[in-house]
Amino acid sequence: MRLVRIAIVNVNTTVGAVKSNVDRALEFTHSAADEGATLIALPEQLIGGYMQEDLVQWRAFVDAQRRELDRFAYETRSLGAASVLGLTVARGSHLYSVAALVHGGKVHGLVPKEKLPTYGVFYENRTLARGAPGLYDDLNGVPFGDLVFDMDFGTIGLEVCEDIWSPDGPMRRRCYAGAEIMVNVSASPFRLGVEGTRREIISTRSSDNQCTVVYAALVGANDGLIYDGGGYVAQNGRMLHTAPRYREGFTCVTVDLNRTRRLRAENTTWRMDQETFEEANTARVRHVKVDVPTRGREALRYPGPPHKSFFLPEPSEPRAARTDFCEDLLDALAIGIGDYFQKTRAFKTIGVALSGGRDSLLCLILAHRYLARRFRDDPQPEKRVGEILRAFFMPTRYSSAETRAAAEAAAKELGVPLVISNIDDAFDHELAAAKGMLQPGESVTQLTKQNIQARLRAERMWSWSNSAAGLFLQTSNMSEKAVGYTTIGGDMEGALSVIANVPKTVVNYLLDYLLETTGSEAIRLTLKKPASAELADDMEDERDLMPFPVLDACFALYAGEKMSVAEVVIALRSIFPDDNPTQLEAWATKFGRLFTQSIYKWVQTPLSLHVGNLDLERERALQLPVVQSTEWT
Ligand SMILES: Nc1ncnc2c1ncn2[C@@H]1O[C@H](COP(=O)(O)OP(=O)(O)OC[C@H]2O[C@@H]([n+]3cccc(C(=O)O)c3)[C@H](O)[C@@H]2O)[C@@H](O)[C@H]1O
Ligand SMILES: Nc1ncnc2c1ncn2[C@@H]1O[C@H](COP(=O)(O)OP(=O)(O)OP(=O)(O)O)[C@@H](O)[C@H]1O
Ligand SMILES: NC(=O)CC[C@H](N)C(=O)O
Repeated sequence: MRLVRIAIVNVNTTVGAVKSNVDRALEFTHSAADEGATLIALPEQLIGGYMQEDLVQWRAFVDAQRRELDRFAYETRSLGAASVLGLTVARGSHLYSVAALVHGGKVHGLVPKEKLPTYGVFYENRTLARGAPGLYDDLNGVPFGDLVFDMDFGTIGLEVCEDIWSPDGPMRRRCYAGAEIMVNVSASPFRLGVEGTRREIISTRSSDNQCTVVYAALVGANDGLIYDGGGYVAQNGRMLHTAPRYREGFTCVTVDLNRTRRLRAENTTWRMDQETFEEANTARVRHVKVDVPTRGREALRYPGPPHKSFFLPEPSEPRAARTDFCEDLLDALAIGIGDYFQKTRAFKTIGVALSGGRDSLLCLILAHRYLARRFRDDPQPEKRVGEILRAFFMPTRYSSAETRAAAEAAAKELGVPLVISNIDDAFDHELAAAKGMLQPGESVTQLTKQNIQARLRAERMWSWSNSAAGLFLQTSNMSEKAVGYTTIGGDMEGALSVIANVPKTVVNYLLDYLLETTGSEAIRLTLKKPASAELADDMEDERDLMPFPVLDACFALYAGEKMSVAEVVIALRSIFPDDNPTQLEAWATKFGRLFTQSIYKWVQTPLSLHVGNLDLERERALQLPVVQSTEWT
């Protein structure tokens, strides 16, 4: 038996907050050591926060991270445990994202990230240099490069996040060089379905390399990226431990490293692969001897199966896929709002223009979810929520009694003050002013009349925000964003877009789920009426556009799968066999036209929360020219 206790620490960092990030990390690291941890894994870019993007061009920022690493080492000098954490370091003109091994008051080595993600939301190749097989240097007395560390309990290798997403990452090389534990420091943004992918990758890598993988993830949101945290320990392909997501703190698990060694000895395929690899590769991984002992391992207890059987499966109650999907997405979006609100430190209140429709209701519920959790332990949680969250109903002659009732019910149920601010007089005034700007023969269009209402609401919200230090939440969903069904300077306005990456069919799905699980009267009233902008008499979104399931399918096929409109038509006919084929073709054609014509709109939307790979954001997702012709189609 060779027992080690591994701790996974999740920290909610803020980019640039080098001191506070390290302070938070120190608190959890000390507590984990108190619980007997031998090896403590913290996230990628723990010290400077993630993503640092072009901020790393400020050398003072990079230097501050290095100083804070030394402080971390000093403050943990008397713990009997080694820690692994991420930061950016400079080496001449080059910058690297590294995992550092710290133990006994000393930094024993810096291991640079080799796989730099430069796709989707990531741009790491732009600013960072890569580690490479066999790379070795001495950075002011600290080994830097392709290293493994010989500890008193065994050999460990380090790597950084994306390194594990490649079957050809450094893990294989370092395991063949003797590493039994591979610690991956990670900052992995949430997107739908990613949790399952992570588990599969981690189990697979630990099986491929016959090692114990320790994966520690960043938690919290920075800008529009949401990190769901958690972590895993997988031994030789078997998942041993899953840390809870969406919370700061730490969890520990004890592992018998002799099991890793035994399974390697038994696995002839792994051993033969190792021999072949060593023959074919000349680059050598360096061993760094860490001659500071760890403490407390003799007191560790054998990690037997909690249900006391080596043969029977663990009793478990898996959540339904629908519950998992909805709760995960609701949690991610609530953290996105909450961390933006708290970390920017620019706001005292949060406000939603509440129409009695689906989108604004979901945004209000999400802001409420964040606040209700934040004040969970407060003696008067409802009072605290009501002090921060505000809703505004701004009716015109086109607003219905039903939507007003729905808005009032939502505010009442959630304990949110609702202000009713009529914009009808302002509408008349603005309409007259708009008419006054025209030449003889010109007239105000129907669309202008609609847009004036949306713009008056936005203006009122900004005025409120100026006076109440309010975070004005923008409520458009991704489907309407894709086809430009929003008004510039109107409902496109806001400081943070909450559901801009959520398709309308998913908005409806979440509300159906919440109705079922909470029995909310406000949701029931809201869903009773078909989605409508209520900017003119008898408007219905799906009549103006097309049914949302078809719109979302067009979006996924055209913008996601990169199909031409002709291919989209073929795919739609197989997905919706009961619909009229000519009608489907008309919708696909309309979608293609609206999508291309609306790019100019979404490039000017506010910062938004990112929860899926298919998103309409030029910086983080889809980089499309605004000026483009469709001659190629
Ligand atoms: N390629 C281009 N590059 C740069 N700018 C361009 C442009 N094409 C038009 N523009 C500018 O954009 C203006 C048109 O955009 P915009 O003013 O937004 O107005 P527009 O797109 O014409 O109308 C807004 C649409 O959104 C719908 N809407 C609005 C509000 C709420 C909801 C709801 O669902 O609740 C729906 C409304 O029913 C209407 O169909 C043009 O007047 C022009 O100034
Ligand atoms: N009467 C209103 N009072 C306050 N805000 C409004 C009003 N009408 C529209 N808005 C704002 O404009 C946004 C855009 O309207 P939109 O119709 O797209 O969304 P919704 O009404 O929330 O949902 P749905 O489209 O499902 O009806 C709303 O989410 C809301 O923030
Ligand atoms: N920070 C990273 O390297 C993250 C990349 C990785 N593909 C992930 O999403 O988890």
